[in-house]
Parts: sequence; structure tokens; C-alpha cells
Amino acid sequence: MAETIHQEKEIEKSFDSSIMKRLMHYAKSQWLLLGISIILMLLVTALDLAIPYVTKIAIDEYISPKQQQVYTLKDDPNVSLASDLSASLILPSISEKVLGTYKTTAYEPSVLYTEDGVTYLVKGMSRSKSLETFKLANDGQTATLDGVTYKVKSVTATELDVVKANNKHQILVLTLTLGSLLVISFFCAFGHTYLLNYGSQKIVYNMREELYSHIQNMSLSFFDKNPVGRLVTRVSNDMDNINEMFTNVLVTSIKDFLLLIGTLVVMSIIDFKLTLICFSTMPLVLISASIFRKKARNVQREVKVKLAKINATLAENINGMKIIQIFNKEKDIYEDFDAINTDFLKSTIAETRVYAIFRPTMNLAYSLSLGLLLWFGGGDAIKGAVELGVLVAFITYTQQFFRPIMDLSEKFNILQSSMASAERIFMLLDEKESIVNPTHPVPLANASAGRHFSGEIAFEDVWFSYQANPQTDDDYVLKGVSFKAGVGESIALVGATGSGKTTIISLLNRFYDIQKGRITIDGVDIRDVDKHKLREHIGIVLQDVFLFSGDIKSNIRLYNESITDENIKEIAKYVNADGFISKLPLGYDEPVVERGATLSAGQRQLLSFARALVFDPGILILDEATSNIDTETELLIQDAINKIIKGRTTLIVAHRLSTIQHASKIIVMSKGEIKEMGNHQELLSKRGMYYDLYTLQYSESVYN
Ligand SMILES: Nc1ncnc2c1ncn2[C@@H]1O[C@H](COP(=O)(O)OP(=O)(O)OP(=O)(O)O)[C@@H](O)[C@H]1O
Repeated sequence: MAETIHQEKEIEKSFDSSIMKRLMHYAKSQWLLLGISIILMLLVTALDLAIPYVTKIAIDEYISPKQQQVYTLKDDPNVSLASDLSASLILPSISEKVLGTYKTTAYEPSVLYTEDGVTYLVKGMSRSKSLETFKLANDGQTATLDGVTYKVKSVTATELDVVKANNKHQILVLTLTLGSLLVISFFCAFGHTYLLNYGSQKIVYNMREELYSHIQNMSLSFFDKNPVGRLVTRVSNDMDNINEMFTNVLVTSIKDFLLLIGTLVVMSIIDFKLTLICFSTMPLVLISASIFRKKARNVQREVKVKLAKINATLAENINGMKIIQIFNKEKDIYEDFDAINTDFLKSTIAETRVYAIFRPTMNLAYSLSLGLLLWFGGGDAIKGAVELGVLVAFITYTQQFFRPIMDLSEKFNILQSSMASAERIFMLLDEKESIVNPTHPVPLANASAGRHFSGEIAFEDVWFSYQANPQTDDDYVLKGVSFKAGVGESIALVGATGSGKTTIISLLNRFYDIQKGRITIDGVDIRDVDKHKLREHIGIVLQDVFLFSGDIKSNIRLYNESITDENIKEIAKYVNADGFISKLPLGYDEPVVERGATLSAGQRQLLSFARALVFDPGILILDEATSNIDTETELLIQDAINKIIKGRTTLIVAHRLSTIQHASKIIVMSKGEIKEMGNHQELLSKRGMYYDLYTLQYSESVYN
């Protein structure tokens, strides 16, 4: 595996279609939710575009109309409104106009035109986009627009009241329409956000489960190479990034993009000249957005790398707090942390600076567009070339246009870092399990009631290196190790630190695969056996007993619900653990906190004997505790060991030679090789390495 895969350095990644395809594969399971969410989003976008348009209609047609579309009788040459208003003029509602359901055969369009407080009816004229060329004759009888002459009649105040009453009614209709659109938009936006987040969370939930179960199945060599902090970051931070990409980037970017295009189209349809004026600031917007993207990417990368450093340092310091305090190094460690923290602060300030420049620059461009719009648009409105409602709608559309530009620039960086997160997660998921379970596992020959094997162990010329491709003999940690342990025998492994004792234990459990030779149990190569079955019946008691949060009972039972409370108590009594457990305030229900920090090393060891024994293992591995344990507990432990090794093959990694004198066989290791093998008496009489070790320890114990 490449070393760089899980490093935090590489946090940016441009758009990668293969990664996106894989992400979409996960999204498939939530297609219905995401699909509905996208439809709702389209509705919200359409409503966002429609709302300013409705305002424009309200202003231009009914609130402050310079020209208002009405309909008069076609065959009424004299236009006598006053005499029979209802017969000569109709004021259809908006829907009637839109649907064309007013009497089109009998009525023709006319315009009510207002100038200097006086309203005229221009017969036969249709509402025009621009009144720049409109001219009312001095006698007030005719008017021309674009070279066509129309008949004009001035409208009396009474007649106007009828029109105004109709307008008021129409404004009410429009207000209700606007209100309804806003309510619909509210619910659509709610549904869109809720479903999108729900779907994304579900996608990330599935991915997180897959990732966790994948990590759980990895072999120990994988964990040797991948620090815990990084794996935690993968499952938490990187997953969060993907969640953010689904919720804040992918779908919402489509919305931003559609809104951008939609606004542009609607603006161009309403008034092309004004649209060009608004977009004259685009070069400034595009240049600053691209500068921002580059700068923001750099500062964000800095912030993330520094944050990862803070997290790693914190984890290490808090874990090692006991040592820090023992060695009185609080001040030095604090200073180290302070330096890292200051570094982090500097990068966050740099990040803030970039954002603090970008957003006001965008606001400046927006204000500039607005200024130009008011200047040119306002001038045109005075001239009658642009209607007031158009100007008002443009102000809203301009604002609506700048928001997605700002969002898209900011989201682009999230997309990049999410892509990098996704890539790292996929690389982790693609990491092959190095300890492969055989497709057709060989059943262990001597399986008997309750046990998978009887427990004969053989190492046959075993060569093993922690490196994947060892080159020289020096790269090997075990060099041609061969030994046998018959059923029920106890084998002690002794030797200097680093000689390979713990490695032998790991290999027997198949935590790593060997490069050369064979390891067999009951004559079957352990690589041909189901690894879970193999481990199930090898009980291990390690020096450093790991206790999970829960209570004493659950730590012995380890999720095996078939083990009853009575079994637990019985076994605890057998291994001399019941004595201290019963003295705990809650006994077997006493909570275990912080990996059992409130228990002594000896108590933890006794607990782990009980834990190993409840499964009645055929093979037992004991990594003897090196820490000093008081004599009384030591005796209890020794007694427990003597009891638990009975009837099973036992491998003991011994640190105190005094405890292994009764072992069937003692193996003396040095630098990965077996130097001597035999029982205590045989080895002593050899006067070799074991004799030296024994006399050394014996003399130490005498002097102590
Ligand atoms: N996970 C690992 N990755 C790489 N090298 C390792 C790993 N574990 C152990 N080693 C190396 O393998 C050699 C044997 O280590 P091992 O832990 O088996 O020794 P040991 O005899 O059990 O020592 P001790 O008595 O101190 O526990 C050592 O040189 C050690 O540095």
C-alpha cells in the first residue's frame, strides 16, 4: 500500500468522474428520496424566478401603471365610456387575460395612458414594452406609437374610479398569489432540504458501516501501518466531508446553476439592454472568484493539515498524560502544544482574511451592478423606455444572480476536498484483506464436544518478517523456527526482549501470514482453517489487558450471550477473581471505565483469565505480566495459571523464569532463532543460555 494514501497532506482533488460514479453508486439506494428532493428543488428554483415577476406585474399593471391594458367594444366608434361604461369597456382579470377568456370577438385591446395626472384611453392600441416613441397630440384626440395613429379620449374621474376599484381587486389577487407562491416555496424548500439531508445521511451511514466493518476485518499488519488517528479521521472527518458534498454541494450547486441560468434568461426576456448593463461587472466577478478559489484552496489546506496535527497531538498527549505528569513535563508539552495551536490560529486567520476580502468584493460588484441599473434603468424609466416594475424586478434578479455565484465559488473548494476524502475512503475500502480466509476451509480433524481441535501445535521451519518483501535474512524476525507442542503440554518461551516471542503468538493466531514454512494445529496448516474458528478456541491472556467500557460481567462474557451469569461467577471463582469482584460496590455489575483504570494490574490479569476461560479454549496463550504485582495477588495469579493450563496446550511467554520451572518444554529464543529447547532441568544441566539467564535472575532476586 502506498504510504501517501492516508496522509492528510493531499486534501484537494479536482473533479474525478470515476470517484463520482462510485459515489453515485452509493446514492442509488436513496434514489427515491434524492429524486423527490431534486424535483422540489426545481420547483423552488422556478418559484424563486417567478416571485419577482409577479411583483413586476403588480407594479406595472395595477399599482403604478403608466399604461394599462383594457378592452373596449370593437364597433363603438365614439367610445362613449361615460354613457354606458359596462357595455363599452371590460376589465378582464389576470387569469381571463392569460387564458384569453374575455370576449375577444367583440372587444379589442385599448390602453389607459396616464400623463401629468390625466388619464386617456388610447383606442385599439396594445400595451407596449417601451413608450419612448409614444406621442399624444396637443388636442388630446389622437396619439401615435411607432408610426401608427390611434384615437384618444380623456377619461373622467368617475370612469377612473371604476378602473381603480378593479385594480385594487387585482392587487389583492396578486398579493394572494404571491403569498401562496411563498408558502409553496417554503414547503418545497423544507421538503427539499429535509429529504436531501435524510438521503445523504443514509448514504453516509451505509458507507460508514461498510468502512467500519472493512476496517474490522483488516489484519494486524494493516494496523501496524495505519495509525489509529488516521483511521478515526477516515471514519469521522472524511465521511463528514462526503455528507457535506451531498447536502451542500452536489444538489444545491445544481440549484445555484439553474437559478443562475434561469435568472439570466428571465432578465434577458424582460429587458435585454438592462441585462447587459447588470452584467457589465461580470469580468470583475469572474476574476475575483477565480483568485478567491485558488487562495481559499491553499488556506483551507493549511487549516486542515494544522487541525489534523492538533488532533493527533491532543490524542497523544491525553493518552500519555500519566507519563507527562510522572516526568513533570507539563510545561514543555504545553509549550509544544501552544506552538501548534498558534500555527493553527495563524492559518485560520489567513483563511478568514481570504473570505473577508472575497465577500465584500462580491458585494462591491453587486452594488456596482445595482448602481448602474439605477442610473441607466432609472433614466430609461423617466423617459418611459422602461417600466417601473421592470426596474424593481431587476433589482431582485440582480441580487438573486450574485448569491449563487458567491455560493458556487465557495462550494467548489468543498467539492475538491470532498473528492479527496472520497478517494481516501475508496482506497481504504479497496485495501485487500491480507489474511484471506480459505474458500474451502479444512475442518479440524480432532474437533470434539465444545472444541474445534485438541490442540497439537507444530512450527515447521517458520520464517517470518513484518515487511511485505523481506530481502535479506536480517529482515526476518523469525528465522527457521521449528518446535512441537503436544496436546496438553505447556511450552514456555523465554529470551531477551525483541527475540520474537510475541511474534510466535501472533503467528499462531494467524494475525500475520508467514513467508516460509508451515504452522499446523492438529496437523492441519492454519492457512487452510477458517480463521474465526481458529481464533475462537485459542484463549489469549495478554500482559496489557484491554478492558472495554461496560461492566465486569460483559468484559468476561464478551458479547457471548450463551454464557450465563452463573457460568461467569463459577469461572471467576475458579481463577481466583471472585474475591476482588465481590468486594466491588456493585460486584459483577460494577462499571468498567477508561479501560479498567480503576482496577489494579493484577486484578485485570485475573479478569482476563476468566475471560479466556469462559470459551474453554483448546489452546491457551499467556503473555506473562511484567509489571510488579504484590505477592498476595502474584500467588493468586500463579495458582490460577496452574489451574487454567490444565488440560490444554499452553504457550507461555515468560519473563520470570521462576514461574515456568514446571513447563513441559522451555524454548530459549535469541534474535529470532531457537537457541535451546528442553525442560528446566535439562536446560540447566546444559549450562548454556538458559542457565545464564536463570542464574542472573536468581542472583537478582537474592540481592533484591
Ligand atoms: N508490528 C510490528 N511491525 C514491525 N516489527 C515488529 C512488530 N512487532 C514486533 N516487531 C519487531 O519484531 C521483533 C520481535 O518482536 P517481538 O515483539 O516478537 O519480541 P519479544 O521477544 O516478544 O519481545 P518482548 O519480550 O520485549 O515482548 C522485534 O525486533 C520488533 O522490533
